[in-house]
Amino acid sequence: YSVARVYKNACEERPQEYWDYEQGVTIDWGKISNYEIINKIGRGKYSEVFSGRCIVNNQKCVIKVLKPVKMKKIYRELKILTNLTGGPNVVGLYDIVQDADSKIPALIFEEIKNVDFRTLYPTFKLPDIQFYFTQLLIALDYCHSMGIMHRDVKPQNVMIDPTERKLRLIDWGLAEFYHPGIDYNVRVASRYHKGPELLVNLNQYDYSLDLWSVGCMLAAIVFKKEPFFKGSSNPDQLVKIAAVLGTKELLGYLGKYGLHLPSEYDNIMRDFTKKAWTHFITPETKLAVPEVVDLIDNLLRYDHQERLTAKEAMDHKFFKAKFE
Ligand SMILES: CN1CCn2c1nc1c(Br)c(Br)c(Br)c(Br)c12
Ligand code: NA
Repeated sequence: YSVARVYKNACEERPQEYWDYEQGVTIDWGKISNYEIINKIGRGKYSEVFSGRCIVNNQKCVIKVLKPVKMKKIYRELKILTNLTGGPNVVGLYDIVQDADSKIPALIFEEIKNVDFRTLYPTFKLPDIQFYFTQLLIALDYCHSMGIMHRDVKPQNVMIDPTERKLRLIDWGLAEFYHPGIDYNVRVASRYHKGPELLVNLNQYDYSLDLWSVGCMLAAIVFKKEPFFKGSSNPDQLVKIAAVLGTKELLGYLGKYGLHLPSEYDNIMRDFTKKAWTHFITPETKLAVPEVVDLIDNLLRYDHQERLTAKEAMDHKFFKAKFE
């Protein structure tokens, strides 16, 4: 049994229609004819993404055409986006339109001139990491304060325009409202960024899941190992985590919550000793200063209740330090 340390009543404190998407959402649909597609920029399990233009104001935009999934999931994303749009570093939702015949919704977003993380992150110096991770934590503290967990934090969902030094958290398709005591689906997030709670079927997780993912992103940059935990499957993902955080420590975490290692680990989990973070410091890892390593150590914790919250992480000494 587990309850969030912060913002546990964020939804209960708001009117039911704020979080109850099951009743459907009232959408004032825009006109799809106001938008034209320029070209495809991405595709995922649940959507296809295009760069577009609003012909009314000649503004560039991003058009996310949802694939026909359960209306309940579409309502959830729409409700969350309308609740959060306008919030700090949350991708701006301009319009919601419906394809005339297919009736499939398309979401119209602000365009961010994103530079792919595989190109951008290797250029980061410590001040850039301080700046962009502060912006990411601001977005997460905001959505958590609004009773929403993102559940898919990863570099592909953090748009960064380095020219304008603009960061936006995108793709709220897996996001969910947090209610204490609810058993959530553990099949969320993307493998390399899945928290241990998802891999051991601890269903009563909370906002702290997102901070594990932030820790994975930060460790990958600081220790120059992208992704930091690279599992070949979900079970192997936990093995890769245990190889760093230790097997004995994993069993202690499971014991605290009355859980056992699921049977799929019997033949693959080995007895790993916990590694010191210095194990990952080499002459190449110039960014691995003590302050950022301490921040990583306080994010990459098995026990979600031990992890720093987004607010606590923002106040960590790493962000106060002066680096040239
Ligand atoms: C695959 N790529 C590259 C850029 N970019 C991609 N997907 C995006 C989504 Br969804 C949104 Br919403 C925004 Br805004 C941008 Br920009 C996006
Ligand atoms: Na999105």
